[in-house]
Amino acid sequence: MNHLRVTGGRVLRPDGHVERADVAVDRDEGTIRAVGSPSEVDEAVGGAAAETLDADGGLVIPGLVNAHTHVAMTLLRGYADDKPLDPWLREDIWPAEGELTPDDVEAGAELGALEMIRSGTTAFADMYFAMDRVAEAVDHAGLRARLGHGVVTVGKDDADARADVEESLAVARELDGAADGRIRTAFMPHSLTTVGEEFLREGVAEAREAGVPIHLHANETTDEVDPIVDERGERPIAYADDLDALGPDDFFAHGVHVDDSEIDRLAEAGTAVVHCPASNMKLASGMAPVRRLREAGVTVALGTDGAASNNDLDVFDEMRDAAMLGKLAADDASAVPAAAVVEMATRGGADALNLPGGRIEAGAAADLAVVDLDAPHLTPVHDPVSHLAYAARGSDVRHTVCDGRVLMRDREVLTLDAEAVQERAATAASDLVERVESA
Ligand SMILES: CSC[C@H]1O[C@@H](n2cnc3c(O)ncnc32)[C@H](O)[C@@H]1O
Ligand SMILES: [Zn+2]
Repeated sequence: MNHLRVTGGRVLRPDGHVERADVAVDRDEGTIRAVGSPSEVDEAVGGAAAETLDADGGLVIPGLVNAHTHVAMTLLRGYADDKPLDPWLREDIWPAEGELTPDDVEAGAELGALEMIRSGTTAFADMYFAMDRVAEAVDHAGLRARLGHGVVTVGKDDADARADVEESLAVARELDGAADGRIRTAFMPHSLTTVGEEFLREGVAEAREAGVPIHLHANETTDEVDPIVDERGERPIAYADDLDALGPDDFFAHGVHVDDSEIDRLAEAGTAVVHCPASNMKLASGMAPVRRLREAGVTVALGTDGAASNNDLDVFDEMRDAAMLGKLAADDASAVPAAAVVEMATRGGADALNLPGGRIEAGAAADLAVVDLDAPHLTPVHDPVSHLAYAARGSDVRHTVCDGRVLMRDREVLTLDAEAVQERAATAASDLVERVESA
C-alpha cells in the first residue's frame, strides 16, 4: 500500500475526544486506513514503508470546510467596506464584478485556494462566475469543492435570464466529478429576490430532474425578507419550499432572519444552513439563531462568504466568531460552545455540502490538518477543543492533506507557487480597479 503516516500527534476523534494516535492514510484510495497507537497502525498497514508527516506537539483535525464563499472575491478584499449588503453590492461590488475576466477569476481563485490550504481548509462551496476557471484552480491546488455558477436575473430580459439559468445547469452537469472526483456541483440561484420566480421554478425543476443540489443565499437581511413577506404573504423558507428548493441535499447560506416556523421547516426538510458570522457582522445583516437551528436538528456549517465581506478565508476566525456571536444572540454564554463550532467547521460542513471528509476515522476521506499547539497564544493546553474554537488561528496550521495528498508540509504549500499566485492576483486586482475606474 502506498501510504502516508501522520505520527506523534494528538487526534481529534469524531466523538470530540482527543487522544494520542498515529493516522495511516491510503494515498491510492485517498482514505484513512487506520487511527491508533503506532503498533496498531503498523499492524493495519502491514509494515509498508510510508511517507511521514510529523505531528509531534500538534493536533490532527479533520480538514476544515468553508461551506459558503465566492473564492475569486479575494481580488476585491478591502475594495469596499463599511456598507450594508444592498448598497455594497449595487454601488461597489457588482460594478467591479462586471469588469472581471475569466483570467481574473482564476487568479483570485488560486489566491483563495492558497489562503485556504495555509489555514487548514480542505473543502469549500463556491458560487461565482467563470466556474471552469475556479475548477482549474481547485484542481491545481488539490482541494475539494462544490461549485456552481451564480444566477442573477434582476435587470435582465427574459432571454438573458434564461441563459443564466441554463449556464448554471450546464456548469453543474459539466464540472461534476472533475479533478478526479474532488469537484461536485450545484445549481446556484443567487437568492430568492435576485432571481425571478419563473426562472427559479424552471431552474429548480431541471436541477431536481438531474439530481443536482441547490445552494442559494437565504434570509440574509430584513431588506430581503420583508419584500417576500409583503408580496407573497409567506416567509422565504416557505417560498423556497413552494419552489421545491428545500431538499435534504440543499444548503442555504446565512439563515439570519429565520423564525421558528422556518427553522422547523428547514429541520424537517433536512436542508442545511451555512452560518457566515463575520460577513453578517461586517454588513450588519444580523445574528443567526445558531443555537435554535442546532437544537431543532438543522445541520449548521460555517462559511466565510467572500473575502470582500470578511475579509479573509480563515475558518478558525469563523469558529471563534460563531461561538461569540451565538452567545450574544442568545444572551447566554453557554449557547454555542467550543465543541459545537468545531463540529460545524468539520463534520457539519462536509455533511452540508454532501462531500467526503469531516472525520478522522478509518474509512473516511483523508482530508486533515495538523495544528501546531506549540505557540505562546496556545500555551498551556487545558483543552485542545477550546483552543481550536477560541485561540488558534489559520497560521497555526503546520500541514494540510486533502484526498490523501499533502498540500502543505511544514507551512510550505506544495501544490501552488505562493509567490507567483500572490503576484498574479495583485496585478489582476490593480488592473481590474483601473478598468472599473475608467468604465
Ligand atoms: C452571482 S455570483 C455570487 C454573487 O454573490 C455576491 N455576494 C457576495 N457576498 C454576498 C452576500 O453576503 N450576500 C449576497 N450576495 C453576495 C457576489 O458579489 C456575487 O455577485
Ligand atoms: Zn455569499
